[in-house]
Amino acid sequence: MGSFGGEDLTPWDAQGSSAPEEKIFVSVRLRPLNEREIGRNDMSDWECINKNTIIFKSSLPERAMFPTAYTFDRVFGYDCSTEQVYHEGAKQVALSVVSGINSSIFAYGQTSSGKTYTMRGVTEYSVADIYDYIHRHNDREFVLKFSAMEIYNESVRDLLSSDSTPLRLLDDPERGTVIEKLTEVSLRDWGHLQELLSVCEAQRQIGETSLNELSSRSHQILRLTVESSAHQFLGSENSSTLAATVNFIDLAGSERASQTSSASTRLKEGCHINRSLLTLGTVIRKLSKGRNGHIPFRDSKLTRILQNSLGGNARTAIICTMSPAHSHVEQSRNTLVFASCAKEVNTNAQVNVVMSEKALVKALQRELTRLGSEMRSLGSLSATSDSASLLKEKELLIEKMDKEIRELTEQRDLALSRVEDLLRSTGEHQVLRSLVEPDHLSQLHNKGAWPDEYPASDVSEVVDPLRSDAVSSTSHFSDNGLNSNKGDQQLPDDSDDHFLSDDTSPRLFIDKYFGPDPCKGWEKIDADSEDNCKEVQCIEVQSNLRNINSGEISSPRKGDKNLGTVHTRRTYNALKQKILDLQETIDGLVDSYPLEQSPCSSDTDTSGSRSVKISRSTSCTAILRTMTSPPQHEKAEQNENTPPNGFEKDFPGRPEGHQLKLSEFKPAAKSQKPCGEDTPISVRSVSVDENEQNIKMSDELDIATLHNCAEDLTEQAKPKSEELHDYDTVKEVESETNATGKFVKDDDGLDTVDSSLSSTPNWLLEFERHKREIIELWDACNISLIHRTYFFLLIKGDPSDSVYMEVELRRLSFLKKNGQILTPLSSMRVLNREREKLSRQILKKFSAKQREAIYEKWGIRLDSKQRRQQLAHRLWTDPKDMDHVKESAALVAKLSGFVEPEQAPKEMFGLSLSPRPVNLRSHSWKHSMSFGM
Ligand SMILES: Nc1ncnc2c1ncn2[C@@H]1O[C@H](COP(=O)(O)OP(=O)(O)OP(=O)(O)O)[C@@H](O)[C@H]1O
Repeated sequence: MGSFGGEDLTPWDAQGSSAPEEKIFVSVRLRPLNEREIGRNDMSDWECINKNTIIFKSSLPERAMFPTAYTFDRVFGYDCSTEQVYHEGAKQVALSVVSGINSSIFAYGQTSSGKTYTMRGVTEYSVADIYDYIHRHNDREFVLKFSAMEIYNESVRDLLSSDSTPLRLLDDPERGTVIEKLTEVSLRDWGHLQELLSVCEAQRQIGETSLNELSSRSHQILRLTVESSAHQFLGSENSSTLAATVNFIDLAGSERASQTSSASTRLKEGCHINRSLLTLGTVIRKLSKGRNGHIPFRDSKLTRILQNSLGGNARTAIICTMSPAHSHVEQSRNTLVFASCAKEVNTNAQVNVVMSEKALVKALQRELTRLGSEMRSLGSLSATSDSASLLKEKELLIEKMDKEIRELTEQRDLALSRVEDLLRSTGEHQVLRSLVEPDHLSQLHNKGAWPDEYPASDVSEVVDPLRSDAVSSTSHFSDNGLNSNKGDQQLPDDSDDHFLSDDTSPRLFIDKYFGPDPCKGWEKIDADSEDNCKEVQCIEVQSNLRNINSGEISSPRKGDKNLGTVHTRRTYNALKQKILDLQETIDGLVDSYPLEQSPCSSDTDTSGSRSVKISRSTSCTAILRTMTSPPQHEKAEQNENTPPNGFEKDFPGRPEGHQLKLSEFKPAAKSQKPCGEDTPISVRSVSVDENEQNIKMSDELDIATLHNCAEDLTEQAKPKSEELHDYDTVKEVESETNATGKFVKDDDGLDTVDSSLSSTPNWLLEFERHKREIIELWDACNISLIHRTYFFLLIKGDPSDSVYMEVELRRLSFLKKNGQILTPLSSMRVLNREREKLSRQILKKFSAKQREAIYEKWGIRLDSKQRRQQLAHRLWTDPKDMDHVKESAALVAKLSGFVEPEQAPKEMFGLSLSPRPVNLRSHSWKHSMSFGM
């Protein structure tokens, strides 16, 4: 015996649960000739020769083509009682219901063949046996429910209800087709069933035909549901219920209108009956040939309702009734054909076990718990595995890249060291001189890539300082007329200075001499939000012409080129190229460093966030700068007492032994270290402690340094006349004046700043004009908003500000040609990133009320979305509207944390540079901050 939910099952259960595929049990019942048939001397053509075979007895020649014998599971002759038919043809199927197996018993046959007669008996015997079973199984609790319906003219009616309203058929995913609102009555006992059967009989559509005075005009389905549970398990977790339904189906009889003399209502009924029986026949025929293809269950209400029974999950018995009369031979033969098909239909009945709600809840809870823990274990396994492998992968990559960077850095340092040695051993002036290639400058002029207003001597202010000194020197000699033969200055074809070659783009030119896009850091720093160490590419303006020219550098003469120089230059170039390559590789590696936070990283900073400790290695440009003047700075910083070496002789303005420090760029040191002597104006990269300022500056123009140097330049210009001793000096001062002071109109219409404007009566007008031009160039070149802001707030109309503007305008003017912007310094994408950063600051810097006021001020609807982004994207967008510019600058300053002007430069740029005690700064800042707050 099987067991379901802890219950022992009856032999029915065992049979049901493991029932192999079986077929519909098909039997044929032959009724005796009725009085009418006997009255017209109708002959009996059919005879059951044994329990399974029925034969056609007629010997008429026209019937010879038809089979004469039909075999079924059981055939019942006219002398067989209904009880026998039930016991041998229906009982087993009917009683499957007590074992939880759905079952159906059909009566199929032509009209007046005895279907109702048979099914009434079969139903009663079945229920009687079910009750008998129940009585014999008092260890179980049974519940019987009864319902009844008829399908009349394709309408479903409830036979237990006086309401004849057709019932709707619904499709239930689990139960299949269900009849909505069908009355279901719990049977009390056998007597109760008898009563209900009588009700159904009374309710059913009956009509008189010529063949049957009480012809059933509908298909009747009586449905008995049996549920049973073992007493001992009731209320326990192991409790389960077997539930199944048995259908007793008395089909309407197929009929011929001619035979039944149907007309009107009967005819219509007959049509519906025949049509639905035809569908049933089609379903059976198709099922008998297998379950492939479409089975038209839904073509009639009958087959739709019986789909579950016919579809295979129920045991089914079909009792085909037939009249033996010769006059009905066609219908009888059709019935036998139907029966023959039906016996080929396979079914695969299954036991329906219904768990109690309590047991079901318990079981579901257990299943839920099991699945939950399974998911957790799977999830954690997966997550752990993924994280671990990802972490390991990244660590390996970092390790590998660290190693490569170390190796490359060592190689680079070695190369640098060799270059330094080389410089010292050969005499810097020779090296520097060897680097001078006047033709390149000429080419630059010819290409228009180099503004004409900048003479060769001015180039030193903008080009690589390594080269600038030499260029200045050469320019000086050229101006001096001592070096007119450029060809003599040309080095052999191993020159690496191809920056003026035809494929030199403005962008490359800018990158080469101004450093990479100063706004690049914004993008990078945003991505590397925790990587606060940034080396910034920047502009370095070297204004030491006078010092170099008046120093120890010997004037190049025609024929100075010798083998030693060439060799030195080649060596130098090779080393320099190597350094450049190494640096490029290192930068590439650093750029590709996996900076994403690793979940298991132990490299955590004090704030708890992971900080990948990667500093961009010193840029190539910076390194190469270091190879000339900066090394002295570095060495000086290392040891102030280091005796001066020959290199320092090139900078006579510096007291012997004095070591220049970064701090010496401070305004306080300006009198000691005028920019014109040895102070590079640099654009530095900066990072700001995000915890304090929230905004990081990077790759920004170091305005503080620029500021200091500009001041130095201004002061430096004063004693110029006193220093004019000879022709060289005069030329030098002239060129320097051009470089630092005058802005003249160039061929391309570029405005250049004339520092003398500060002395003109209309200098303020000029100042404003240049300021506007700068602002427009900022816009055109996508200059960082913070740079614009700081610069804008820095220059407030003080005459000395013209120097800052000169430098800025000169920088920006290089991007302009024939009035057109050749290339922006930064991309819109980077600028938008900056705007996004600023938009985030809006939330931090302002209260809700303040924000509303700002939005209104900037014309942003308070009910619109992404107001902060809208605001950030309106800043600095109208360079022609000075009010807009002022408001933008004020707001960006606030968002950027420039609130305290005394701290602003330091905090902004992360340098130990104090801003000069600017007169503009205090009042201007305060003024700027009052932007309607
Ligand atoms: N085996 C039988 N023995 C004696 N009488 C029978 C037998 N079968 C049917 N009859 C009688 O034949 C008549 C018709 O039977 P029944 O109404 O059951 O036919 P039916 O197939 O249901 O017809 P319809 O399809 O028109 O409803 C009834 O009077 C019934 O008593």
